[in-house]
Formats: sequence, C-alpha cells, structure tokens
Amino acid sequence: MPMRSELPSGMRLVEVTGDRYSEWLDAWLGAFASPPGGDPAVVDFYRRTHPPERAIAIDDGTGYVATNSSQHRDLVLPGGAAVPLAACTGGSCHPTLRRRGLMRATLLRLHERAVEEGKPIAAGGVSEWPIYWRFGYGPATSYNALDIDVKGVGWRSDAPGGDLEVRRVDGAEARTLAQSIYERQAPGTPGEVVPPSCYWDRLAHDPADARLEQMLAIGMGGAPRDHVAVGDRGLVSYRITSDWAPETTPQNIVHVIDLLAVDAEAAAALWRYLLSIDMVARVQVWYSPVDNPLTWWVADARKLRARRHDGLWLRPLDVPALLEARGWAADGALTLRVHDPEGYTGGTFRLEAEDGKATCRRTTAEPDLEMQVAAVGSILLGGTAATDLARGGRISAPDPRAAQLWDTMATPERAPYISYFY
Ligand SMILES: CC(=O)SCCNC(=O)CCNC(=O)[C@H](O)C(C)(C)COP(=O)(O)OP(=O)(O)OC[C@H]1O[C@@H](n2cnc3c(N)ncnc32)[C@H](O)[C@@H]1OP(=O)(O)O
Repeated sequence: MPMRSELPSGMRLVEVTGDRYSEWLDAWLGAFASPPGGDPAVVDFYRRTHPPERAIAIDDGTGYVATNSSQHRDLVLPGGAAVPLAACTGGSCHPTLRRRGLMRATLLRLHERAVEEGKPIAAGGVSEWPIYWRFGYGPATSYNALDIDVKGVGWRSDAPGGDLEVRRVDGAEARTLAQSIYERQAPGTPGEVVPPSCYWDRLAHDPADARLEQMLAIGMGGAPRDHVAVGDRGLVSYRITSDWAPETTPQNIVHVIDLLAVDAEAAAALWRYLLSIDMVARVQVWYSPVDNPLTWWVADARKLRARRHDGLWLRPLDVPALLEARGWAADGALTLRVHDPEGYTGGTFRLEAEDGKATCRRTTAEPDLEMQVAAVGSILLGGTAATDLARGGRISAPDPRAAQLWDTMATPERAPYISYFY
C-alpha cells in the first residue's frame, strides 16, 4: 500500500485548474525568488512545457501554499531504450508553512500517480542535496560547470573538426536544428530526459529582459544571443558579455547556453570556434558532460577549470522493469534486496544478464547486494559505482566482488548525463 501523509487541518491537496495556473506558477517560482507575476511570456511558455493538468497544489482556503508537478517524459537508459518517466519538478512550500509535511504530501501523491500511469520511475533535478534521499531518490548523473581560460587552454593541431565550417543561424533555424540534433544525440546518452518539442521554442525568443532570459533558460546578462551551427550536426547558442575598460586588455566572457552535437567532430568544430572569438578571455558553460572529449582536444586541460555537480536524481518505482529495460555491458547474475519505504518496489530480485539483455524475477534467495531504493536510483545508469556506494555504506555487499560485478555489468556506453535542468 502506498504511504499517505496527513495534512494540517484546513488544507486540501488539489489538482490545478487552467484558470489558476498563473497563481500556481507564482507559488512555485516564488519559492525560487522569481515569481513571474502574470508576465504573459513566461506564463505561456510554462503553460506549454509544464501544463496545468500535470500540476498539483495544496490549498489552505486562501490560495495555493504548496506546489508540485510531474511531467510525462521519457528517460534514456544504457543501451538506448527509453522508459516512461514521471519528471517531478515544481516542489515548493510557502516559507511560513515549512516542515509541516506539505511537500511530502504532494510528492507522495506524484509517486502514486506515476504508478497509476504505469511509469517505472520518477526523477528530478533537485534543489538541495539533503532533501530527496528520504523519498527514494539517488543522484544518478553528473555534469561539469566549466570556466575556461581561453588564452591558456590552447587547441591541439591534431584535434578533429578543423575542416568543418561554422555558420551563423537565426533563432528560428536554431530552434529547429536544436530539436533535431537533440533527438539524434539523446538515444546515445543515458540520463537524457527527452523534453517536449515546445521546450525548444525558447531558442527562437530573444527577449531584451534579463529576468525573462533566466526564466526561459536562455542565459543571463541581457547581451544579444548568437547561434552558430555546423551543417545540421551541431549547434551552439551563446551570449557574450563585455568586460573592457578602454585602458585594459579586453576580457569578454562567452556564456554557452546550449551546445548540441550529433558527433564528436561537430562538437570539436563548435568548441574550436568558441575558443577562437577575438577579445574573449573566458568561456563559461553551466552544463558540460563529465566525459566531454574537449579535455583531449585542448593543449592544457587544467585551464578548463571544471566543477562537478550532481544532475538527475532517480526514484525507481519498478526495479525489475527497469533492470530488464536497460542494456548490459557484460554477462552475469546477481541477487539484489531492495528496501522501499513507500512500498512500491521493495523485495529480493534475481538479475541475470546475457548478451546485453537481462531478466529480473523475484526470488527467495539470499542477496549479494542489499540497499535502499535510492541507491538503486544512483547505480541504475552505471554513472555511480556500486563499489563506491558499498565503501560509503549505502550498499551492503558481504562479498565485495558482487559490487564489482554489478559495475562491470552496468558500465554504460558513456557517462550518464542530462544536458539541461528541468
Ligand atoms: C524536484 C524539485 O521539485 S526540487 C525543488 C524543491 N523546492 C525548493 O527547494 C524551493 C524552496 N524550498 C521549499 O519550498 C521547501 O522548503 C521544500 C519544498 C524544499 C520543502 O517543503 P516542506 O513542506 O517544508 O517539506 P516537508 O515538511 O514535507 O519535509 C519533508 C521532509 O524533507 C525534509 N526537508 C525539507 N526541506 C529540506 C531541506 N531544505 N533540507 C533538508 N531536509 C529538508 C524535512 O525535514 C522532512 O524530513 P523528515 O520527513 O525526515 O522529517
């Protein structure tokens, strides 16, 4: 039976209606200090990417005091298969009512709804590290924020992409290209959560208002936005902010907003271009894969100055379905015992992988590996090592070779990564 939680008296958990969507958005984004306040451009964008019928709230009789939502999305697994995902985002509670279980009530409802809809997993990019473990979420992907010293980093003469031409494109073409490139690159990237096509409309907007830029996830700074493409294989969207007092050397900064490429050669051509713009001292990127081959194209990778962050957190709701859907790098058999405080997918399962595919069935055997469901979320894509979690006390493995075997079997084709925040 799913867990329920009691709400303080006078409060009701409700579905959000279209006519109160703007109020819902203000409550949600107000918790992040950016309420759109009815700004039609922001409300219209969110209404399409996060539609009212996916939103829930707690109403205390005077208005919405807590919010949450789960979007229909697909999650790419190792091997390229995608599974239906409850993409949770929009968790908030008014600060006057914090720590009374309001968020708990909304999130438990979202999990219950995901199971009703047949989704084997929920996921979110979480605001703060300590919160989501208790709800069965574990960090599964990582990304690097880069702050590149352009003068110091250099470019190797044998790096690929030198023969490819880059060309300017306008916002409308950038929008079309971005969606098409993403759709071609995502199946090879475990951890990507395929956004709806309207998500890419943000590339066709070019508001002068810095606040709106931030809300539409198209960068900050109020500078004009540029889009540069390599054929139909790669696209970068960026802004340059000026830092040049007349008596000094120019120190402009390139802020990369989206960099998408179907293959390494196209990505290299875009990076080569970004690192060659005159008067630029630094290139800053919020999201970069941790296995970005840029490391091997530049002359001095220490000048990339990478800071690693957790990306997507996964909450398995049907462990056997997920283990059978993902691809496996090596043959092997393991028995896993999973504890799920919400009661959806606890139990002991026998996993048997052969020729890239696996079966996973309930068993009464003793486990090789035992863990909370949040740890399954962490290791599912192979981006977090079971051996690390075993050393950290999050997985119990009486024979340490069992965690090693998991890591060998679960090795993904590349480091799990989500290229944006939702
Ligand atoms: C995927 C997403 O939606 S991420 C977005 C999350 N939203 C934000 O960070 C916006 C700003 N913060 C807020 O609006 C609120 O503080 C929220 C949404 C994080 C928490 O809402 P609350 O209603 O206070 O949470 P609630 O009372 O249900 O707490 C549930 C549990 O999480 C814990 N918790 C809640 N917030 C935090 C926090 N910031 N840090 C650590 N633990 C937390 C509580 O202590 C409680 O734990 P317990 O059950 O073990 O006692």
